[in-house]
Amino acid sequence: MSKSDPRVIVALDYDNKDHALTFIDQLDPNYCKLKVGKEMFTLFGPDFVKTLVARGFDVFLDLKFHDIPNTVAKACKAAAELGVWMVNVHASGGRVMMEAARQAIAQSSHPQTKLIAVTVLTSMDDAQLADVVSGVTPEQQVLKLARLTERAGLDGIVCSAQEASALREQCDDDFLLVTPGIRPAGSDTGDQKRVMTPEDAVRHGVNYLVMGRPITQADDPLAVLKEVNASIGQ
Ligand SMILES: O=C(O)c1cc(=O)[nH]c(=O)n1[C@@H]1O[C@H](COP(=O)(O)O)[C@@H](O)[C@H]1O
Repeated sequence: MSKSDPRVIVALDYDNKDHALTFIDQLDPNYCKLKVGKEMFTLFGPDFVKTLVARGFDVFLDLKFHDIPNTVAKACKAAAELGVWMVNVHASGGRVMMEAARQAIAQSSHPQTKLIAVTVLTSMDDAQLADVVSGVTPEQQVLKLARLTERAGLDGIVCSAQEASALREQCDDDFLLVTPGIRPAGSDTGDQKRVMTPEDAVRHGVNYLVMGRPITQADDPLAVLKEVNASIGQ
């Protein structure tokens, strides 16, 4: 029997492996996917990722590669071969870099790993973006990088849910929109700037919702996860 395709990706930004595993022990791969980012990968390495894959979870290995094409291609191949569901690069690394990454995964021992590209980080607002690129709004920059990513043959992008409606008009239906910056109504936004609730994000056409602190720092993480799933009909 094939397992379900949960839309919530829990960002496991823990600095303690036991705390992370205690949380994961309460979960079922049908409730959520898991994201391992730079902190946990640096602390606990590929073995931690393999443990989660062995427990049946779809794992998004979020290392946001951004380097010359040859380096990124080799890194993406190594990441895919851990058996993960998804990996990512920065779209601003350019089309040649993204195509090299795509090709390297296709030739890896785990070619089904999805490859997406980060457009404009959800922690950036107009003023922060203006420090690095002038004359464009976050939405314009996201749309531009999404077009580049789609032409490079990737599976989708990381963006904020605030751009999802415009992206749904521009991109193919099967182009994946993966959105961090998801905050249930009333929860702390922290360093995230372009935020949206889970219900609104799904209504705007988002495929997968990345949620970290609102779940992992809750008194009862499992209860919050179940509430979010219920709110989006899962
Ligand atoms: O690629 C990502 O996952 C990502 C891209 C982005 O633009 N913004 C963003 O917050 N993220 C990640 O999504 C997670 C969000 O966590 P919370 O802000 O705690 O919900 C973090 O692990 C970030 O590294």
